Amino acid sequence: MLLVNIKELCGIRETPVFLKGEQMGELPTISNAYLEIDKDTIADYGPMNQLSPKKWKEKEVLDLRGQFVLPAWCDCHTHLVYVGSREGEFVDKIKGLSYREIADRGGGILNSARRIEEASEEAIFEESWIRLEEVRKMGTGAIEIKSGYGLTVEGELKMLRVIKKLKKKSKMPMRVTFLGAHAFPQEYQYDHQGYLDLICQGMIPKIAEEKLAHYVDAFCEEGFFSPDEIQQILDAAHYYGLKGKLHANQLSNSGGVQLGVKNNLLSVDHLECIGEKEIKALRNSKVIPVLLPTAAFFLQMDYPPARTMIDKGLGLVLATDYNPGSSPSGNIPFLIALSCIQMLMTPEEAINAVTNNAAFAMELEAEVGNIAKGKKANLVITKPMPSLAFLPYAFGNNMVDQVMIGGKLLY
Ligand SMILES: N=CN[C@@H](CCC(=O)O)C(=O)O
Ligand SMILES: [Zn+2]
Repeated sequence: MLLVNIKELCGIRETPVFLKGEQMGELPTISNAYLEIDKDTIADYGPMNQLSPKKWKEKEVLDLRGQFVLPAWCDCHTHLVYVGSREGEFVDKIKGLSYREIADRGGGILNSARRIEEASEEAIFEESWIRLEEVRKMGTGAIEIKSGYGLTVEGELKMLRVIKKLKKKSKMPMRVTFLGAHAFPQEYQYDHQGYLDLICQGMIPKIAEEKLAHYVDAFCEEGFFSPDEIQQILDAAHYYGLKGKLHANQLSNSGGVQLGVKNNLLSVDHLECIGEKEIKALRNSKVIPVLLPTAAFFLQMDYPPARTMIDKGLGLVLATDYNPGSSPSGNIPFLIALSCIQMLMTPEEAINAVTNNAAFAMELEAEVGNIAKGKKANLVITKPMPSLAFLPYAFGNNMVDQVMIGGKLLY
């Protein structure tokens, strides 16, 4: 297939590097461009005046006058596998209850865990497949999905098997994360060590043996898992060759960032509650900061200090955190708009944060995240727009016209 007369081909990088500080504002583009696709791969690209007439004849041609082409979004933090919805808690929040108060009443994560326990693997798959298709239509072309609503050996394995099936059926590059340490189940509220032992001795070895996950995650937060408790889990994960990542500093300055840096984790995610000390610790490390501002939006919390972090030289990733409790949406165009409007990121910074940099947070940078020869033809094709900034400017409007996954137009 040959895409021609592309108004702007954005995010061209033959050799991807994780973008930091000022680099985050650079989005290499070619105006009036063509892009050639061979099977599922980007074969060539360049300005229209360098397109050989021979190619016009050989290929199926798609004329994209006025339209932008970008790498498909990479969503590196989702809890897309769940059952049912929690709009009752949403209304409780409107009436004044906090996320933590809802959790303390047995709502929140434990509410979703009860539903996973009752549902069959098939039913969980059906619901989750609908959500995966929904985000794909909005431009997501690579995704990470977590377990974490099972909270028993059987429940967590059930979730991970569903993710495996989603991976098989979809053509999307996918990363799988085990999040057994999402909340303490009711029966372990007063026996934390019992549940930690179950995770470290009952879950992680099985998951590693069956190769059901790439990463191990934990919710580091007061009332959830403490840094000392999580250290046991990270040690077990390390023993079994699984990399770690963390839900860190979401509701309080819980020590998550320091724990992540100490263990040289792949990423620390959320970061609503960080200060100078945490920014400095991240700057002196290779740990990737992942911000999830739609969760702050939904929970009416202060946003992470994205502008300060970039200005201090950090590289950022943005992800949707798609989950039933704190971010029931996997809409990346909205995430981009929110990040520009509320965290003062420029459109280029936000787009780099959900493409190039997000691919690094899933260790998929060799495959997706940029326009480059040999990379997967996973693309977002916008509707005609006057400029790239129109995408976040026209927030709430669907500016995604078509999505290509593995060289196939699916929308
Ligand atoms: N913070 C912990 N986990 C999710 C919320 C999960 C839920 O409420 O179901 C998050 O990333 O926001
Ligand atoms: Zn999350």
